[in-house]
Amino acid sequence: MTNSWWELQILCDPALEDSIFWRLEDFGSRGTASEGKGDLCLVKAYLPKLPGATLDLELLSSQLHEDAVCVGSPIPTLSCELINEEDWATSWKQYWQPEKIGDRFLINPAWLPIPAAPERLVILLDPGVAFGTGNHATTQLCLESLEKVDFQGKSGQLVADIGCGSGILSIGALLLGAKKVYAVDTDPLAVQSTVSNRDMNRISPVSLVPAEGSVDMVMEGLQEPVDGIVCNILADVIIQLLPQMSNITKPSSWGIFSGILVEQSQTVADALEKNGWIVDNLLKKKEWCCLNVRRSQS
Ligand SMILES: C[S@@+](CC[C@H](N)C(=O)[O-])C[C@H]1O[C@@H](n2cnc3c(N)ncnc32)[C@H](O)[C@@H]1O
Repeated sequence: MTNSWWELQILCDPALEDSIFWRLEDFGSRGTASEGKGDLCLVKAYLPKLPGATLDLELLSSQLHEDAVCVGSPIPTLSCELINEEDWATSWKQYWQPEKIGDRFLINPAWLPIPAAPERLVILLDPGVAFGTGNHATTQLCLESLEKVDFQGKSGQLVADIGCGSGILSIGALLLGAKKVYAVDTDPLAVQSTVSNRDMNRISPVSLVPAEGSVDMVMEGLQEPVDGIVCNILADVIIQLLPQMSNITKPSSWGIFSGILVEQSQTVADALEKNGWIVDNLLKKKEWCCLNVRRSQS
């Protein structure tokens, strides 16, 4: 059990915030927070201190340097200190407030009261150490895309959430009317987080089925193909998983693919087309985009 954490602090130009976020995710960060510091932005990231493991801060620092040079921004400064579990939990939680997403969702941190008569679908979340608080553009684009799915018109929909993180998208799909979601993540801590968020939102284990693994795990659990897939990972992982994801769908299935940088959208769209999908819509937020697609056989 982890009881101390590395806190990394990166002071940067706001234009670099998202690329730093993804570098940190890649580096093993379990939670990030950011705040304005005058004209600059202070990004904090938390990584568990694992026995015997060291942090390659030189590598991270040179990646941050390269990214800044690429976009002509000042070079960010990086510092690191060890903090205990309680400080980590408090540092992380103080940044996180209820947030409206799209037209229908309200993300409510689990430790804050729920509004008395919410007009929105409330997703209670304690992401723990998993990705998916709803405050990242890629997650928001997925929730906004899920709102467009006709869950009422075509009831009983089965959905696969590939890379479920905190389970936020699975819970969102179920609140909108999906019948059942198979949620998978290669990170066991993300699976634990999806289970606890499922229970906190009083969703039945029959409706939300989390498992450690990837598309192959969904395939193992399925009795029939899914009606829809939501996958917020990264462009290269989406491309790599596309043949398998296509294999678990029906000719009429829909897909929501996010975690794609705008400049990668054409490459992902081409890969989708090769795998029998048509891109219906492209949603953008900051430098991220999300592709709303359907099978071309429908
Ligand atoms: C960007 S997070 C998305 C979390 C959540 N779905 C959201 O939208 O906020 C991506 C998640 O995908 C998981 N992941 C990465 N590669 C994967 C793979 N090949 N198969 C399944 N999950 C993967 C990561 O562990 C991480 O939890």
